[in-house]
Order: sequence, then structure tokens, then C-alpha cells
Amino acid sequence: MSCSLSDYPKSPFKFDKEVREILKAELQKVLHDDQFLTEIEAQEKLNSLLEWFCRAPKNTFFRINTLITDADTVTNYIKKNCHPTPSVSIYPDFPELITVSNPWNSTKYGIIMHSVEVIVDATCGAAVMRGAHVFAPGVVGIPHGTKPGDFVSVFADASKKCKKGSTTFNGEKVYLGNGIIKMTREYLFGNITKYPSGIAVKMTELLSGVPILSDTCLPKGFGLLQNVPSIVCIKVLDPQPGETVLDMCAAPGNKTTHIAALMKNQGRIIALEKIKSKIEKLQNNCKDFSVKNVEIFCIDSTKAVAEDLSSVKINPLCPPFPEETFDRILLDGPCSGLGQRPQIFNSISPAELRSYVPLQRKLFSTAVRLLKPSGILVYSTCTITLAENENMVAWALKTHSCLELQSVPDRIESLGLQDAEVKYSVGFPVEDLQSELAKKDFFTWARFSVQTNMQKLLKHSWINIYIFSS
Ligand SMILES: C[S@@+](CC[C@H](N)C(=O)[O-])C[C@H]1O[C@@H](n2cnc3c(N)ncnc32)[C@H](O)[C@@H]1O
Repeated sequence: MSCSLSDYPKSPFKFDKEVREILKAELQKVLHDDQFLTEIEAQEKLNSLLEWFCRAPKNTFFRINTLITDADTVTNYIKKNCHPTPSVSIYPDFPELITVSNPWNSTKYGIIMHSVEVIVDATCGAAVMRGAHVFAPGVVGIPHGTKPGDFVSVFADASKKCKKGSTTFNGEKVYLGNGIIKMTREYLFGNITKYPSGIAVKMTELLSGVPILSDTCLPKGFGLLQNVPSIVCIKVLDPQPGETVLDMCAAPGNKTTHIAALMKNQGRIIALEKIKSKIEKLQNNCKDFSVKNVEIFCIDSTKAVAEDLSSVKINPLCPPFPEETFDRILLDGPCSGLGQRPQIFNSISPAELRSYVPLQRKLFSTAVRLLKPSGILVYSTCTITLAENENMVAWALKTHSCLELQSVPDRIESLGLQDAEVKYSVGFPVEDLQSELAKKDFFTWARFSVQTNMQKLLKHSWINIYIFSS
């Protein structure tokens, strides 16, 4: 049987009509040519947005760790270690970025399924859609009798109903592609080891059409898979050697390591993270990426300002910090994450969807207090809601009169990144933005991936970036 992209699911929100209603209501607040959408128009736009959530971006991006290597070296590794060999683009003006893509279009004709099915969980499925192999912890179902070397088709459980260790699964599933089994069922689900690890299915063909590769095709610390908007986020933060920079919500540290590279390991980075269990990964990432100028603290960043100056330890720089300590601050905080794709199964509740704004505001106000005069604060989210993006900007400008919104498109232009597949659209004009200042400056907000009319669906993952100066 042949399968094509049109067989992908149409929405990742399986159970929650209310979440769709919230998103639709938000779409109806967006002005298009000075007019609001009708309910039918909003529904159409929502449908294309939901479908877009389920698709993988077409290109794969690596960020090169310029502290220890360069784009040419990494290109050679990728060409040598990834099969089939992908095409690689490098950008002289953007030395830490390479784009990796398939030289052929495998999505056009579909691919032929094998009769033996392996089922993986939704998280593993999303990684496979983006070019990863199947690792042992992600497998939930595999038939009896399969042996290493067998050709199989890989499916993702799209409704979280497949029980770990199943032999067959007839629930809702998404076809991802084909591969070769590397592990026995006994190793995966028997008593041989409690925590099986390593590649369980080596993928050979992907329906999503992206090249098959993973971080492991490079020596440790040479680079990582990172979406281009996340890379741009730190480019526009533009940290300089010798500065004091705060990364307020740092784990797992993908952006911290980029900040260190741009600072050439000179100056100080303070990386804060609230969740203790994420600190080890953050530390290991910094170590693997040869970061020498970071100090990591496990604290709630909303409490990072010293209210009592007698508790301040200036040297070493430890939290809580005095006001106006940092030259640049990155606030890449918790958000509803709806722009991360592909999403196979999303169980976010309406309450959770609404829960982020109060915390984001607290973190933002802390950041403003910690920023030096003339400092730069970058606020970024990987979600699409107006509440966490445009409305946050309006609130921030109204609440913190010391702030000025800078233009992300201008900054991108001044950094010479125009040729490097950096595509963005400006923010939305929104009905209930109260601040005249915000209205005036709305063209300076950058949303990546989706055009202002939300119809032209581009290939990158979503991130919204807002730059403020004080
Ligand atoms: C979007 S992730 C950050 C990703 C990171 N910037 C990167 O690029 O690798 C948000 C992080 O903020 C952490 N976080 C949530 N609330 C926090 C708080 N109050 N203080 C500090 N960190 C917090 C979360 O645990 C999570 O690791």
C-alpha cells in the first residue's frame, strides 16, 4: 500500500473542542485589511493552522558550535555519515548555520508500506518525522517474531492508547516511514534490561521527506539540530564578548551555548533554571559545547532580584542580583508551545493554555528590573497565541514605560541575515490592544513561519521574537 502526506492527521488536538474554540476566537480578533474575519473565515484559517501543526518543517537546520569547529568541517561529517547523502547549504554571512535537505522530493509520490508494523509514542514519532531514527524508549508496540534486519513500517500512536509492549495496534495511528529493525522484542520489553537504549529501528525512508540524520552524526559539541528562528533569536540578542548576560529560563541550554559562542567565551553568562532535574542536562550541554563563561543556578527567576541589598554577593555574581545588573537578557520562558511542530498528539487543556500569561508577566517584570539602562531584552515564545505574544508586548509597553520596542526585521537586516532562509512576518494588529504605542510599533514584532494572513504556510517552526531596549 502506498501512503502520502495527505494521510497525515488534520489536527493534533484530539479531545478538546474548547482549545480549538479559544484559537478560533483569537483569530477573530486579528484585523485583516482593517476588517475582522467572519466565523467561517476564522474556521477555515484555523483548519489550515491545525493541519500545519501536524506537518514537519521541510528543511533541517544545524547550528554549528563556532567555539570549536566551522560549517565546512560539519558539512563534511554530515555528507560522510548520513545515508542517503543530503544536500547541505552554508551561508558565509551566518557562519553558525547550515541547512540540510533531501536532494529529491520523496513526499511527492508517497512510499510503499511494509506489512510488519512498529508503533512508537507521539514524542518519538515527532522526532522521526523530523529525521531521527527510532530509539528504544520510544517503541510501544512490535509484533512477536520480528528480528534484527527485518524491514518494518513505523507508525506513531496518535491517541496515546497503545499499551507499552503491545504486539498489534488498531487505534488511531500515523504512518511515518520505513526502516530496519535493530533490536529484538525481548530486548525492548523483556527482562534483559530495565532501560533499553540505542537505535531500535534504523529509518530508511520518511514520509515527511526530510533527510534522515541526528545529532549523533557529528562529534559531541560540534553542533546541534536547532530551528532557524531559535538561532535568529540569539543573533538578534547579539551578545558581545565581555558583557554580562542573563539567560533567565535556560534549560536545556540550546540558546545558552549559542550565547557563549557569540561572546567567544569572554564575559559572563548567568543561566537560571527552576527545575532541578533539568540542571544536569544544561550543565552537560555547556560542557559538551566547551562553554567556559557560564554560571548555572537552580532558582525561580521570578525571585532573581535582590529586595534587600545586604543579601547581595557581587563577586561571585550569585542570585538574587541587584537591579540593573545585566547588559542583555534573554527571556525564553515557559509558554504553551503550540508553534513546535510536528505535533502528533497534543492534550493541552484550556486551563493550561491560559495559565502561562501571569508567569510570563512576572518573569518579564523581573527581567526589566535586572536590565541595565540601554540594555537589550529579548522575549521569545514558541507559541502562536495572541495572549502570549502581541498582547504581552502591549502589556509590557504599557507597564514599563522605560522600554522601547526595537524592530526585529531591521535587526535581522543589519546583521546581514537576509540570504540565510530567514523568513518572518510581522505581528498581528489585534482588536483589544490598548496601548497606542503598541499599535504604532506593531510592525516591529517578528513572527516566524506563518504570514500575517495565516494562510501561506511556510516551512520553519514557529518562534516569536521581541526586542526591547531600556
Ligand atoms: C522554553 S524552555 C527554555 C529553552 C531554552 N532557552 C533553550 O533554548 O534550550 C523554558 C524553561 O524555563 C524553565 N522555567 C519555567 N519557569 C521558570 C522560572 N520561574 N524560573 C526559571 N526557569 C523556569 C522551564 O523549566 C524550561 O526549562
